[in-house]
Amino acid sequence: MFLHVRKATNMYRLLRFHGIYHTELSRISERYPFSRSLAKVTNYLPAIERQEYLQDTNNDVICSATLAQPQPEHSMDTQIIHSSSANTLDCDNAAATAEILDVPKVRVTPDLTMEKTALPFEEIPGPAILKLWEKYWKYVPLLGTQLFCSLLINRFTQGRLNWNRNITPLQYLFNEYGPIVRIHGPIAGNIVMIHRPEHIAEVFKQEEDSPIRSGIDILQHYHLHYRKYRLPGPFSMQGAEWTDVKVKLEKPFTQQLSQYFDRLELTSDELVQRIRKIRNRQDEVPGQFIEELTRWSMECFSILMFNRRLGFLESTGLNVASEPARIIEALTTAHVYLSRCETGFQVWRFFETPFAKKLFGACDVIDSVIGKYIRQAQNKVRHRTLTPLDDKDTMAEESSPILEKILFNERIHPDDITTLLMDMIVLGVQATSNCQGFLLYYLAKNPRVQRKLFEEIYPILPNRSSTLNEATLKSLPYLKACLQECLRLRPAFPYITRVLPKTINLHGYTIPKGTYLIMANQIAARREENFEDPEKFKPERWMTNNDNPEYNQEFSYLPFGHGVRSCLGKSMAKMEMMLLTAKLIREYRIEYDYADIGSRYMMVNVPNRPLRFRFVDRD
Ligand code: HEM
Repeated sequence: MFLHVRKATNMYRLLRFHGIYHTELSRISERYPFSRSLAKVTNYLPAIERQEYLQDTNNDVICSATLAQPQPEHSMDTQIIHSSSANTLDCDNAAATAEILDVPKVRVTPDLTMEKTALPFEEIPGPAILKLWEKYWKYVPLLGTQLFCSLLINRFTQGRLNWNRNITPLQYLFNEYGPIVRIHGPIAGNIVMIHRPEHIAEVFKQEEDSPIRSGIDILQHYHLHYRKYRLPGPFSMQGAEWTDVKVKLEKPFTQQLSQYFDRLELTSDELVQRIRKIRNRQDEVPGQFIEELTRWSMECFSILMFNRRLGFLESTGLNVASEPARIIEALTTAHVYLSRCETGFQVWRFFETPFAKKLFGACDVIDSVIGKYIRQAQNKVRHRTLTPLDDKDTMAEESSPILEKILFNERIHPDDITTLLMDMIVLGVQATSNCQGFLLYYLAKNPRVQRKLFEEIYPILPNRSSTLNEATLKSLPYLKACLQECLRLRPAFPYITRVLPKTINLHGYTIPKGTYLIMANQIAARREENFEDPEKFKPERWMTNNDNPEYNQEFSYLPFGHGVRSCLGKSMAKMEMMLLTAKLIREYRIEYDYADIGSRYMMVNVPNRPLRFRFVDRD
């Protein structure tokens, strides 16, 4: 009896997977009385349904999840039983499968009620992690924050998602459950994860004026509750509040860049020179070379924002008490503790934990520096408004730094600017320096690519003293391709998140409006379907002409996100990285002799080993 019910249950689930429910089932069974399996299903229907109900209410989706392995087209025109469907049974046994295959291959003529419909949201495969604690613990690094939110906080924060991501468990989930995975907490907070470009495209197609995505709660807490500012920060602001600010920031952030080109180039030259000072007799730089890149990235940021070179790359090294040294120390500390506070259970929500204290202390240092330069800019702007402008001053005003522009022209409140700049430093500057680290690594590991890049750069920079300009930088397609390829393999942010603004069908499932979606951008960019030899660093793949694109890259490659919520610092970061790479490759042959470097997720992807490059002089 037990075995019969089990076999019949499998059959019942398979039919349900194909969209055939109770009433249809009875009807089909009447029409095909010779089908033993169908008869079994109908005989044991009450028992099965009771069991299914219990399972549903228990939230145990292990069986139904595997049963509902994605089958994109659920056509009722297809034979209801066929071998590929049988393969989808994960929790069946051989006998049950044989029994299913016994069923005559019946073509069911659909009636209107049996039309191709998307499967309900609850059928999306995924782990019932909160039910199975031993499974749950494995996901803590990935989901801790979200689950905690889901359990305790989500309802009270209007569903703001906070999320700690780690690539390995996510890949595991896709391997286990297919291209669309649902994770559900018992109280609130369903998350759906996807990686296929066509699914990502469908999500972005729904995007409206003010897309919502996950924020960074600890930074939001710092701004709103610890410092009592008005804004939660650029990554956590949502809706019209953020759209208004972003519109004001976009113009100065993109159009003002050109005027800083020369100074950004000088900063690259400074790092080129500094490498001579810090490398050893084997031309190898110290293991903490990533810190040098952070200094370079921070110097670029200060030039662009404050119109100042703060001296992060002083060739004589930094005095520990100096402002640049304190900023770098604070930035490194903030990065470490930001990542720790966002990981796992967010105990800081209940009391100020030691990690939160360290983070807030580091943020205070950055906050005071930003505050100082904002006050200076305010004084300058005040002075300018009191003094009538002559022609020279008009020019000066036009070329004034981004900070003055957003204070003066856009009239953004100083406190709000502090909040914006803080998050950009903590995440944007870190993203740039770590991506740059990966780019140098890939060049060091691929001498053929490096040689080809040098051959492209050399005619533009024939002498050590030669300089670049925006036009010549843009005339280096192979350099751009190298950067693109690096961002494909190691995007700073491996996931992009959105809250779905409308109900959609994805992969044959209904995804309701309001669902949190994780789009696994890094996984998409490393799949064979989307990129040939996906694990190889092959900049050539980006050199194909646009009329004949080798790949449909648009939604399988999103290192800066997409749409209105895409990265604000994209142009800035790309210009800085291309400039520095061109200068370094002109000057040095870069080598790396140690174990392969992978990435670790610390709110941004960071190299998991020291960047002990050798910088060997070319001339
Ligand atoms: C290589 C360096 C960088 C990479 C790969 C990168 C990537 C990203 C990504 C993937 C997003 C999310 C986009 C989305 O959800 O669609 C983002 C958002 C953002 N980035 Fe960047 N970023 C970089 C550098 C920077 C820099 C240097 C800044 C600022 C100085 C910056 C400022 C921002 C801001 C403010 C947002 C939030 C935009 C919004 O929500 O509308 N980023 N970035």
